[in-house]
Amino acid sequence: QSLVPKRSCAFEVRPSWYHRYSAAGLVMGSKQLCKKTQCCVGIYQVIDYQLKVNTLACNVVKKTCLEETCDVQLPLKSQFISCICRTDMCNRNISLISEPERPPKPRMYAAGTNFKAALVVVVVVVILFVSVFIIIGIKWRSKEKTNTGIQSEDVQHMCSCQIKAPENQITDIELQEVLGRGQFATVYQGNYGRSVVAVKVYPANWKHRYFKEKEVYELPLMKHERITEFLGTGRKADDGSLLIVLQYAEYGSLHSFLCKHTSSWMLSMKLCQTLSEGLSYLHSDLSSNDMHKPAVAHGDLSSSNVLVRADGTCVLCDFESSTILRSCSGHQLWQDHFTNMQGHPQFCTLNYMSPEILESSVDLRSSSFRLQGDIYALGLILWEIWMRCFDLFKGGDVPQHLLPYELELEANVTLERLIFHVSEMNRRPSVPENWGPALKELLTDCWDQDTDARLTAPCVLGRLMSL
Ligand SMILES: Nc1ncnc2c1ncn2[C@@H]1O[C@H](COP(=O)(O)OP(=O)(O)OP(=O)(O)O)[C@@H](O)[C@H]1O
Repeated sequence: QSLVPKRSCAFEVRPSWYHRYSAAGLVMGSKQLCKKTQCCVGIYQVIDYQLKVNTLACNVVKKTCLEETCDVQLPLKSQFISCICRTDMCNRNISLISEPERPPKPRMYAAGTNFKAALVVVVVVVILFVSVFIIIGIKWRSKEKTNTGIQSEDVQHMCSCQIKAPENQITDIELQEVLGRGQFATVYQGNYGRSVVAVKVYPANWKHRYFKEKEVYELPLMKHERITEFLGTGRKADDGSLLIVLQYAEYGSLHSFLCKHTSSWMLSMKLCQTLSEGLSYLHSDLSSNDMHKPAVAHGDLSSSNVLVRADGTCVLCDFESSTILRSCSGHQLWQDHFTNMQGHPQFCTLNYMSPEILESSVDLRSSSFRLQGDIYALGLILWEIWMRCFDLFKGGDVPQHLLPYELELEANVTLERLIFHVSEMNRRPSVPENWGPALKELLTDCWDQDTDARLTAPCVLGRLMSL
């Protein structure tokens, strides 16, 4: 018998989701006694700054909950917000945090409150003292190093991920036809010397996007055969647009490749493996020859952000939404590139957004959810590739290429419909029966609702190799 005390959560779900949430524990009217979790979940919809209950129940996804109460930020516009908390009925008592100031949480004052307040003051004072000592210590040590011949710039460079490759300024480039247009930039085919290149042109008013992408390409050890090669940067003389010059991928995006071509099992596997190799490398944190490449989460992985080269290999591109998971001198410095107030990536392709990011139910300080979000998207892209493999549709027609969920939710999927379908109903693209258990299992292990159950990129690669 389990020794874990049971958690009581407020219970209120729509009839169509009753089955899923009621399976998480005994329901008694508007209360639920959780079976396997210590966490309650609360999902609310914000309509005209008013909160409307969407789902209150025991948390069915295996996740740790650190917060005792359900504190959420009020989003600017109509959106879903959610919290996971760990005290009895905490999902019913939601407290709003309005930016930029966090109002004091409503508390039940009881005996001992004064003592607690005094304790907090003591702890704060101690922390302040310790911080001052640490700062003095660091200053003293860096002074000592300067005295012993190490310059202050060297001290900065000891944090190896700050070392940048020397910048290659490209001037003599000729732009030709448009290869693709994104939300911020236009990608042209171009000539650079005698090579054909791709040139991503950012209007001057999107320079912050340009700098984000450039920063990722310029990380040490980013040169890899599965990542689009970065050749340099430039600026257009006439209007000041900013240029990122890249290796040209002959087949363009994987999305356009799949729209135009079906493929054999061997070619499909080559696409899948090289894509997983690229992601595995991007996610890796590695050091070599005094250089350090931090792990990078792509943040907007989709078949439009994977390119196909003439030899049928995939390379990753478009790092505007990426997060560099820096770890210098033992400190974790997350370079948070993409979240708005609710943690929804602002400019990502909706269809590939994982359930936890759709629901905003993840801890934004955690790096792992960003990597796990990429794995969810990877699963969807593997499915897209196999859906165009004629060897997997023997004796039948290969379906036209569709984006994930395009069949179920039509072309212009909205955030609300996607949350309902992917997160609430836990639906995924359908996998044909004749594909067999190994492919199905691999996809399921990539797009699992439970983020911790998802594979890592090297594991996906290992599974693909064993197929
Ligand atoms: N190196 C390349 N070689 C060939 N085609 C490319 C290359 N880079 C980009 N493209 C084409 O341009 C399209 C847009 O590229 P990219 O995703 O980098 O631009 P973006 O403005 O960041 O778009 P998004 O709106 O997806 O963020 C790609 O989908 C692809 O079709």
